[in-house]
Amino acid sequence: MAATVAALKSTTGTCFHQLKKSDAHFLPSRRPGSVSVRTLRRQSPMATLTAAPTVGLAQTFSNLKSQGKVAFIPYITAGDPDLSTTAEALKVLDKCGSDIIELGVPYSDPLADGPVIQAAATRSLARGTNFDSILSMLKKVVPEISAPIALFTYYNPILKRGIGQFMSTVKETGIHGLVVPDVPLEETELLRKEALKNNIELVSSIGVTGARASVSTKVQTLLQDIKEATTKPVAVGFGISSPEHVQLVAGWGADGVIVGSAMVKLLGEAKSPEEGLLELEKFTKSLKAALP
Ligand SMILES: O=P(O)(O)OC[C@@H](O)[C@@H](O)c1c[nH]c2ccccc12
Repeated sequence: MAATVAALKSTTGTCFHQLKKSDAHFLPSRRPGSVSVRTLRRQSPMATLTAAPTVGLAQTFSNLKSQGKVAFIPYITAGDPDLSTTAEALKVLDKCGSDIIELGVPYSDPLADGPVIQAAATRSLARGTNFDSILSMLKKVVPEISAPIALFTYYNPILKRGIGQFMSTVKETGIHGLVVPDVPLEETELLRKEALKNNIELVSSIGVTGARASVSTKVQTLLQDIKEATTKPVAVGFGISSPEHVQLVAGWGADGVIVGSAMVKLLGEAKSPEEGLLELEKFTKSLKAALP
C-alpha cells in the first residue's frame, strides 16, 4: 500500500503576496500513490468578505482545534449522477456534520484522480455538466448549508475563463476555497494574487486519489514531520474509506480527514439517486462518529 497523505495548512492573517514562492506547496505529481501535500493559506483580514455567512476554511480549522475536534472533509464530484442529486448530497453531507465540503468540477483529463473519480467525471460530463450549470446549482444550495465549500478544479477551466473572472465568479457563488491540483509552480503567484483579491482560500495538492484497503503507516511519520515544521492545521486524505481509517488518522494527530473516492462510489454506483443519497447519509454518519 502506497503512502497517501494530503496536508492542508493555514496561516492566520497572512497576505499571499507577502509569501515567498518557496512557502507554497504547489507540487504537481502524477505518480500513483505518491505522498501529497496540500497547503491552504488564510487570506488577509483586509480582503473583501464573501457574501456567504459561513466561516471560511482556516477559521473552521481553528474553531475545531479549540474544541479538540478533527475536521471531517468529504469530497464529491459535481453532476454525478446528476446535478440535482449533487445539490441533495451537499445538503446531506452538511446535515451529517461535515466541517468542510470539497466539490469536484468534472474535467476530461483528470490526471490527479484515480479510477473512481475519473469515472464519475466522465459520467458527469457525458450528462452535459459544465461549469455554469454547477455554479447555478451552487447559487441555490450554498445559502442552505453551513459548511464552507472548497471547489476542486483543474487549472485549465480556470484559464479558460481568465483567472480574475473565475475568482470573482466563484466568490459570488459563496465558495470559500479552491483546490487546484495541477497548476505549474511558476503560475501560482498570479493565482494566489487573484484568490487574495476575492478572499478565496487556496489549497494545493499532489498525488492520485482512490480508496485503498489500508492507510500506510508512512503517513504517520510524514504527518509528524509536517507538524514539527508548522503550527498550521494538517488534513490527511487519499485512500481513506472507512471509520477505522478515519479513526487511525485522527489518532495520529491530523487536524482533518478527507474522504473522496469512497463517497463518489456510493453516489455513482447506486441503483437510484435516492438510494445513493441514503447510502451517503449512512456512510457519512459512520465516519463522523469515528472522529473526536
Ligand atoms: O479519493 P480519495 O483517495 O479519498 O481522496 C480524495 C481527496 O483527497 C480529494 O481532496 C481529491 C479529489 N480529487 C483529487 C485530486 C487531487 C488531489 C486531491 C483530490
